[in-house]
Amino acid sequence: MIRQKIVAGNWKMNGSLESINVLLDGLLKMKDSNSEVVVAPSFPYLSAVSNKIAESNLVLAAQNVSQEEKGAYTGEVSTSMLSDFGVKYVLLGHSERRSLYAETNDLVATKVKTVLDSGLTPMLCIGETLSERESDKTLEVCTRQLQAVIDVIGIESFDKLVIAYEPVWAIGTGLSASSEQAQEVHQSIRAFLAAMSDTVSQRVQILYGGSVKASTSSALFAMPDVDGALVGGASLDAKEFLEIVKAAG
Ligand SMILES: O=C(CO)COP(=O)(O)O
Repeated sequence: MIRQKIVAGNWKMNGSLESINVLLDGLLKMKDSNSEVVVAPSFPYLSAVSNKIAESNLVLAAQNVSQEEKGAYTGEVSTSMLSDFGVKYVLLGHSERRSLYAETNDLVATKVKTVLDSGLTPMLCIGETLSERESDKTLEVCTRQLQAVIDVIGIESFDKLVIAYEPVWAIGTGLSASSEQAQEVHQSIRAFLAAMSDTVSQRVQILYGGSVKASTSSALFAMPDVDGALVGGASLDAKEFLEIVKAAG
């Protein structure tokens, strides 16, 4: 099955109105691409970015969302608010949210359901820490994180989301997983899903994230089970990010 590649930039808590405008001016020079190219700014910039990319092929993502629909939840943002700004994807379960904001597998699963129910598409991040990898628990951790979501939404819906495999030890460290390491985990994730649904396992897009750079992205994208990248630091540089988009084809 041919799966469209996705190259997504997670800007995290970076940028200013000024720097984001410069970044977008660079990104809007993008040549036509067969890949879907996504940017995920912080909440306050969604409106400005949404307006600026309206006539382009760029697609908007949010970095988080509330599991609640509306009400007395100070500081939270709902799926319908994101929809108002043309958001398509919502990052969920990012390791920074799991480790710094205590988001559990159960909470992540609830958020995935809320996002799917609202018609948006979750980008579900999973991945092991260095000590988990060193004790051979990579697959166990990833499948536990996936299973928590499957238990809530069911396997039939699992191709309505995008998986991002982001080994924690590779995030922001400059120490990317090799393309072979990424492929090995992506293939195992697909095999895990195939045991429940062959169709879902073939359809679901699995992105790799963790210190992705232009220089290593061609090798990464050549891997049969790597359907794109979720890029942090390198997505803040238009030239570097567009090189990654180019490598994706
Ligand atoms: O966390 C990431 C994307 O969500 C990856 O970040 P880096 O590309 O900066 O390692």
